[in-house]
Amino acid sequence: MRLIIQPDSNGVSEWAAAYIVKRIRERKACCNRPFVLGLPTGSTPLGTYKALIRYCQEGAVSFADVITFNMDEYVGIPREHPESYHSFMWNNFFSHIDIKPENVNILNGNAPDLTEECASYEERIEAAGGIDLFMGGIGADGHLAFNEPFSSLKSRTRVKTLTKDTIIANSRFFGGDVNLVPKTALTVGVGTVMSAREVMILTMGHNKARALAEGVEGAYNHQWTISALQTHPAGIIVCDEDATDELKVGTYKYFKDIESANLNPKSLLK
Ligand SMILES: N[C@@H]1[C@@H](O)[C@H](O)[C@@H](COP(=O)(O)O)O[C@@H]1O
Repeated sequence: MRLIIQPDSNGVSEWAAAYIVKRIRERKACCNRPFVLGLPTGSTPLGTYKALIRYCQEGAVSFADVITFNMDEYVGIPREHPESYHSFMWNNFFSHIDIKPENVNILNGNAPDLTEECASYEERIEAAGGIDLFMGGIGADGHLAFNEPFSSLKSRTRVKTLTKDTIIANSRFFGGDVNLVPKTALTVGVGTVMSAREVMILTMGHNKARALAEGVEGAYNHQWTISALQTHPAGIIVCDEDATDELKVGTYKYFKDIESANLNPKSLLK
């Protein structure tokens, strides 16, 4: 696993965006095959989306040959609801780039048969050739997508009941009213994310420090689903200084040293 420690949240966003641009450009230069990108919602990726929009509008990257799969979606709120993950993705990203709408895949939390919707999502990922790069965030309890603690590390896309902690955390998007937050969601599984050829997790802020330490230094364990990244052959975490607060000094120094030549986002796009 790589751990890229950036000075602040802006550094995280710029590094992650540059990494995605690099990968999309490499694919375009090498082969006539779409790049398949897994994407999250949440406050963490917002800066990355802004930076990607900037790259696209400057003509530095095109999403015309990119297929996306989002991680998750609430069950039972209308697609047009301002807090649905459909709305989030179109408002914050897709409407501002040159992606083809037919290449955007987001789980349908209003499907008549949710189990069938989840199974067909896995099939659609496979039909697209699998995910090249899955970007994600984590919750304070280390959850990846909506894979709450004690989710199977081999889980696939399914319906998941949200924990009280997640409902409280996400109530900030619903006017602070926990009763308005959906109680269930559709989510890709930990195994779905780990099947991607590369996984890049972003995390920032002191409130994610314990999750980061458990994910990097803790045991491979279903309590902290982020720890599944330890067994991925190409896993990267990009974090800010605040998120490193619970890491051992030696761990912090190790990653600062080994990644010292790779920390500048510009170095990725040379
Ligand atoms: N399902 C999402 C996760 O994908 C996200 O990582 C997490 C953290 O959100 P934030 O980035 O706002 O802290 O929130 C939700 O639970």
